[in-house]
Amino acid sequence: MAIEVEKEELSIAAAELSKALPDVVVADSVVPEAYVWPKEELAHVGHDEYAGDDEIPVIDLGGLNGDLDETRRREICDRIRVALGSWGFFQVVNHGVDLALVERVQAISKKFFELPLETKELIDCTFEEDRLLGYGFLVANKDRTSRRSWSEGLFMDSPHVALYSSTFWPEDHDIQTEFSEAMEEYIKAVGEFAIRLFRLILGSLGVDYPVTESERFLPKEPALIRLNHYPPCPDPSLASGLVPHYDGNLITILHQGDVGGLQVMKDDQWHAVRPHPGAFAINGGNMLQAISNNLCKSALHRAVVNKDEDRYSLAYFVQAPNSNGDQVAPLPELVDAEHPAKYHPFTWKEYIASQVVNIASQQIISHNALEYFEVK
Ligand SMILES: O=C(O)CCC(=O)C(=O)O
Ligand SMILES: [Fe+2]
Repeated sequence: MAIEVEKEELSIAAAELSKALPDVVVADSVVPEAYVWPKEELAHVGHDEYAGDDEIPVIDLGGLNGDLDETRRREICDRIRVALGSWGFFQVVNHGVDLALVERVQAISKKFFELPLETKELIDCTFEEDRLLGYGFLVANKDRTSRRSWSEGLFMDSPHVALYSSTFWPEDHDIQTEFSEAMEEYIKAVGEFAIRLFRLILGSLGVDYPVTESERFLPKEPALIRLNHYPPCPDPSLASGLVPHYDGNLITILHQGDVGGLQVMKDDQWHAVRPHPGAFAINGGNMLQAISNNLCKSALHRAVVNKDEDRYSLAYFVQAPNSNGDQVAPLPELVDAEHPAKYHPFTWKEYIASQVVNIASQQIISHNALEYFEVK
């Protein structure tokens, strides 16, 4: 299926993604009109209103790097299968990524967001090839007004780290190095963790490929990361940190620090994800839903803001799987007469094109671009 995107549509989409935060920064005790969302769209659940008895599972991966015995591995895979099938989300602790490194990245991310707006805007958010890169804000909603998100973010991948650090801190070589080294190390460490995690997810689906085979599935292009900052908001019930959305990619590995704000839709209700020290929140994106033939759910999620504290999160997006040459399709092991393929094979490029059409027509909220590729 080919979806063509006009150049003009791309540039509209990119324009919609910039120029928002000045109002947030100057806001004192009021939420400016552009950030006020209708109550019925927000279904307010406070950033720390955790359900207690019905929360996304926290899975301990301790031992995963060493000699994890087969019984324990099976237990972990079983929990992952249930979590991805029902929530589309789980948290992991003892994941093996050095927590001191996570702290370093959080600290340098904070330093970046403290820079003056005009410095951050030196690298404005734009499409490069088929990915968004740079500093900006997501402006999107379904009825074509220009309501904005109460957040700012920096999209980046490994090939751009050096350029970004020298642009943001042209005079200060120490901070340049601090930024570049922390980002490169983080991208590498989380990338290695992503491979281990992906093998567990495949195992949870009963698809156990040898190591080299399962790595074959992982994307060829570099992972994308997004640093997010949500400033305190005078009235969180009126604003939206990040609009409800589905992640398009394969798996997202999110560090949400110790201030809550991530919320996940399950059974038509928003559930606040409780921060656990050192944990990553993992969610399957649309590509995982497609290759798992809907066994893993790509869940609608959002970020809410709070009145008192700045919140910083780090999202690491494992991009498209390379499941069948360049095509994404349900894994053959998961398709039979009783379980027919739910998706036509498609390429990542086609998927991105369909998503861009959504962004250009401001249809992000609650709309899943994967629908274009469903077998009807
Ligand atoms: O900051 C968060 O908690 C959510 C971030 C997120 O969903 C994203 O960047 O796609
Ligand atoms: Fe997301």
